[in-house]
Amino acid sequence: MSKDNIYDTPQLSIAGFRFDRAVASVFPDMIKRSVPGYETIIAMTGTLAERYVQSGSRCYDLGCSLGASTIAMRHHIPHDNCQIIAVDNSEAMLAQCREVLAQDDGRVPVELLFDDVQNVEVTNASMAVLNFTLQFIPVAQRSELLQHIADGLRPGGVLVLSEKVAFEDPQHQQLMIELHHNFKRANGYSDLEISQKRSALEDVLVPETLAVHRQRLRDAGFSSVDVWFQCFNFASLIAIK
Ligand SMILES: C[S@@+](CC[C@H](N)C(=O)[O-])C[C@H]1O[C@@H](n2cnc3c(N)ncnc32)[C@H](O)[C@@H]1O
Ligand SMILES: O=C(O)C(=O)C[C@]1(C(=O)O)C=C[C@@H](O)C=C1
Repeated sequence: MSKDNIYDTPQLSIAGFRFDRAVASVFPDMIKRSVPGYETIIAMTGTLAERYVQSGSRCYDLGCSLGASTIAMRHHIPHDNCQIIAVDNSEAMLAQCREVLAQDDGRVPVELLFDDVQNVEVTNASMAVLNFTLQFIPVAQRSELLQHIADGLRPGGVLVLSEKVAFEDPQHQQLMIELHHNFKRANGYSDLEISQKRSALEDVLVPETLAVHRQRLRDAGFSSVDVWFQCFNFASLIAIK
């Protein structure tokens, strides 16, 4: 696995974060060292697939990157007549995802789509996954996307929504940011890397509070919504239709 050293030298001006070839080539290392609980969230995405995926239905991995959530679902779906649709709008990510999937021995068919998740038709679904993707969609477009997903899910279907989150209390917000940065430091990132990445993500990754996420999911028609995992400012919700 290639090491993420994208931000380890001083840059004169920091461009907005993009999922380009440089990021795709170090992505597993980057996300593991940047998101506390990432590996647990991916593993539990598989456990949730085992419980919620219905016979003859589709599963959607929206913003699939290199296919970690797809592979987790693929190995836990308890039926042989399901299909996974994995979508990403980064060509570099999808090219690598294709290679990763070629090495995977799961039997559930996977269709890879190069598209904006907002253009994808969601139908006959029993599981949809937005693992750290909604945070990159403009805030004004988030409700429409969730409504579309809710409409495409069968009754009893599930959405897993994992996000970097914000907090209303400024003191708690500051504490969570500092603890997250400590986590990154403990994983080998320097202060320069942390601060340059933070600038690159400014206005690109826009976190919202858990209260906003809960309300939006309820408004979209999910009947049961709550957090199942949180570590510092990273959380994952289960929303059941
Ligand atoms: C943090 S990564 C997701 C990680 C992945 N779900 C996982 O669990 O390993 C965010 C991904 O969403 C993709 N993405 C961001 N906005 C998108 C959009 N509007 N449509 C499709 N993909 C998008 C990015 O290209 C990137 O690969
Ligand atoms: O907040 C950070 O520093 C992050 O790196 C978070 C995050 C994410 O949550 O998606 C941002 C971009 C990369 O895709 C990997 C992780």
